[in-house]
Amino acid sequence: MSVIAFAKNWEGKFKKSTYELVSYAKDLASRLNTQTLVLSIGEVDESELEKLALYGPDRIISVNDSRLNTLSSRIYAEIISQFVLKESATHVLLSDNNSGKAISPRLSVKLQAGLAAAVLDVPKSLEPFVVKKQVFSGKAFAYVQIDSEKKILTLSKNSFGLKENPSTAAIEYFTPELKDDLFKIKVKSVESSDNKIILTDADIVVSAGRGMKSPDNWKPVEDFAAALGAAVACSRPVSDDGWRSHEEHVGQTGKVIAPNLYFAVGISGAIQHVAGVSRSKCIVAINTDPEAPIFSVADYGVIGDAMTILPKLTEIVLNGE
Ligand SMILES: Cc1cc2nc3c(=O)[nH]c(=O)nc-3n(C[C@H](O)[C@H](O)[C@H](O)COP(=O)(O)OP(=O)(O)OC[C@H]3O[C@@H](n4cnc5c(N)ncnc54)[C@H](O)[C@@H]3O)c2cc1C
Repeated sequence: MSVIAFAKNWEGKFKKSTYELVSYAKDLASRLNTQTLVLSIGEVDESELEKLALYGPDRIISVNDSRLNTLSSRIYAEIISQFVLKESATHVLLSDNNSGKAISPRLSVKLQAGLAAAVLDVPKSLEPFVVKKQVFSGKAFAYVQIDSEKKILTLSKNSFGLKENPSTAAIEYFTPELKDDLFKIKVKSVESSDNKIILTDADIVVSAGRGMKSPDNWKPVEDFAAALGAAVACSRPVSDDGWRSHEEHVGQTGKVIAPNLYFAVGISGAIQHVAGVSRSKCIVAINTDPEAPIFSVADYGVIGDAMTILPKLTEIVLNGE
C-alpha cells in the first residue's frame, strides 16, 4: 500500500496546487499509515523537485524525459499506471485541473480503479473509503464510496491548503517502458494566440460584469489585471451580449474557477455566478450597491464606482501608493 501524487509541472515549474496535492497526499498516507510518493513527469530541474520535499513526501520520483514535456493524457496515464503497479500503490492523487481531468479517466480504466473527481476534503472514513466531492457546479456535495482496491482522487484547488512538513526525500528516477507507437502524435510547436494567463490556472482573477455598462469600459479592468498578473473573467450577460469572449465567462454555465484571489467588479452575485467562483480563497467585491448579494459571499467589499476605484487600485499596485 502507498499513496502516489502526480506532480504536474508547468514548463518545469510547480505551482501551489501541486504543493497542495502533496500536502493532501501526505495527510492521507499518514491516516493510512503508509508512504507518500510523488511522481513528476517531464524535464524538471532537481532544485525544483527538491521543493516538493517541504510538504512531506517519503520519495520523489522523476521521469526525466524531454519527449514528455508536453502533456499527452494517453502517455501520462500509461506512465502513472506502470508506476502504480510497480509500487503496488493503492491511492493515486491528481489535481482537479485540465491535466488531472484528462488523465484520471484513462487511469481509472487502466487500473480498474474507482475514481472520485473534484474531492473537497480528507476522507470522511477510510473503511469504507468515503470522500466528499462537489456536484452540480459546487451547488451541492456528494459523499462517494470507492470499493475498488485501487482508488483515484482528483483534488479541487484550495480545498485542503498547504501544510508544510519538511522531509529529506531524495530524488529518484523512473524509466517507464514506452513503445514507439505511443509517440505517433507529436506536438511540433506551440504557438500561443496571445500572452493571456489561463483562467482556470490563474492565482488571481479580475472579473467584471454588467456594472461596467459598456464593452468600451474594460480598459480599467484589463489594466488592473495586468498590474496584478491576473487573468480577466466576466459574468454571463457580458459574454452573451458579446462584450467579452465566452472564454472568460465564469459561473454555473461557464468556467468553474478557484483562484486564491477573485475580484468581482460590477457583478451582482447571482447564485449562478457564485456557483463558479465560490471556492476562491478570497473574494473582493467592488459594487455601487451596498445591498448587492455579492457582498454576502465576499471576504472584502468596496462600495463605490468601479470606474473610479479600479484606476486607483492599479496605481497602488504599480506604485505602491
Ligand atoms: C440557467 C442559468 C445559468 C446562468 N449561468 C450563469 C453563469 O454561468 N455565470 C453568470 O455570471 N451568470 C449566469 N446566469 C445569469 C445570472 O443569473 C445573472 O443574471 C448574472 O450573473 C448577472 O450578471 P451581472 O452581475 O454582470 O449583472 P447584474 O446582475 O446586472 O449586476 C450588475 C451589478 O453591477 C453593479 N454596478 C452598477 N454600476 C456599477 C459601477 N459603476 N461600479 C460598480 N458596480 C456597479 C450593480 O449594483 C449590480 O450589482 C445564469 C442564469 C441562468 C438562468
